[in-house]
Amino acid sequence: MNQQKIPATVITGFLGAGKTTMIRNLLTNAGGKKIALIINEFGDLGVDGDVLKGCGAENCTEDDIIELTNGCICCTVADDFIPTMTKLLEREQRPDHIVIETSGLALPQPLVAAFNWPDIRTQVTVDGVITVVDSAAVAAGRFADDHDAVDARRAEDEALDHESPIEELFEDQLTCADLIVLNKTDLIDAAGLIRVRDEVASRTVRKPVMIEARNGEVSAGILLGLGIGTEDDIANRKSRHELEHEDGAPHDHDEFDSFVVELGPIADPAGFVEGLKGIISAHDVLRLKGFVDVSGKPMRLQLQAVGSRIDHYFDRAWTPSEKRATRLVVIGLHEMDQDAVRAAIEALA
Ligand SMILES: Nc1nc2c(ncn2[C@@H]2O[C@H](COP(=O)(O)OP(=O)(O)OP(=O)(O)O)[C@@H](O)[C@H]2O)c(=O)[nH]1
Repeated sequence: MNQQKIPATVITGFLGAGKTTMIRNLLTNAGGKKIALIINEFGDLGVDGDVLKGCGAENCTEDDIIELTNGCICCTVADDFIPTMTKLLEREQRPDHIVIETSGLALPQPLVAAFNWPDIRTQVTVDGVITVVDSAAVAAGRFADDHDAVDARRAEDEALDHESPIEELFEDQLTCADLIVLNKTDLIDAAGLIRVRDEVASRTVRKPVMIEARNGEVSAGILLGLGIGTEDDIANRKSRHELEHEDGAPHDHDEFDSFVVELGPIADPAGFVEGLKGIISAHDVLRLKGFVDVSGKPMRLQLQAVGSRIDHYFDRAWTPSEKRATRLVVIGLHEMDQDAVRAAIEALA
């Protein structure tokens, strides 16, 4: 019997845009659909996987959540993604829908192109690529280069790439989108939202549909059911790297680095968070997230920093079997002085 292709939705977007938050909402409102989740994260801590495994959705149990932690999914398509999908498709009970969260630094194009692999193409189709945007970060100009500075640098060195790696990646993730979700609209006013809409629209020639959201609250009916078949159109959504390297030269993520800081219990979480804010802005840390062991508290403190905006909340009790520890993943540009950042964070403990 010719089985119906399983729809797959790719959820992408820059570091901290709200991908995991949106997926957590989706899992708890998926209308009974059996969902398989593939999560790819930059950095060696697996925070997103831990958060999503904790959301207890019946239609997406721990067995249905697969973490790809060997680097950005765009670089590990052949070694990681394809074998994972092949195994998933061999399962007796096939999912109704597959949701793939790329890392915040991944290019979605190579991942979507992988759906044209023969073993996958006959069984799965890309229902749509959804790019989540941190509207507050766009409104604050985080993705727009200081073009005067770039022009000045470029005047000295013609070979200079005219865009920062962050700006280029931001554009590539928008170029690949079938739907753009302007998230975090609670953090900007109406005038800011207009500026964000204009800025995002100016970054992609394709002008995909743009919707607004807070905390990734978008109905499953919108997110799952775009019915695009994006794998058939991926040749028209080339990334900047593909356009500049028609020879197919591989891309890399050398512009970004991450490392994990492990500490003991923290007695004063509020003071710790304040101290982190200073370190983040002094060293231009792009993203910092993880879990804090607060002295004397049975609950684990989840800490999420996007730029210097830090959220922290007790998310669940430590389990008897797990080792209590404070473990944070720090992500920044390659120029970030990792030793200085690590020492500064350790000094807060
Ligand atoms: N104020 C506000 N915060 C949000 C919203 N959506 C997400 N957040 C917060 O932003 C932080 C990052 O959210 P995540 O969902 O982890 O972002 P992500 O895109 O999965 O992050 P990476 O996987 O690291 O790229 C968390 O503290 C969220 O609670 C929103 O709409 N408004």
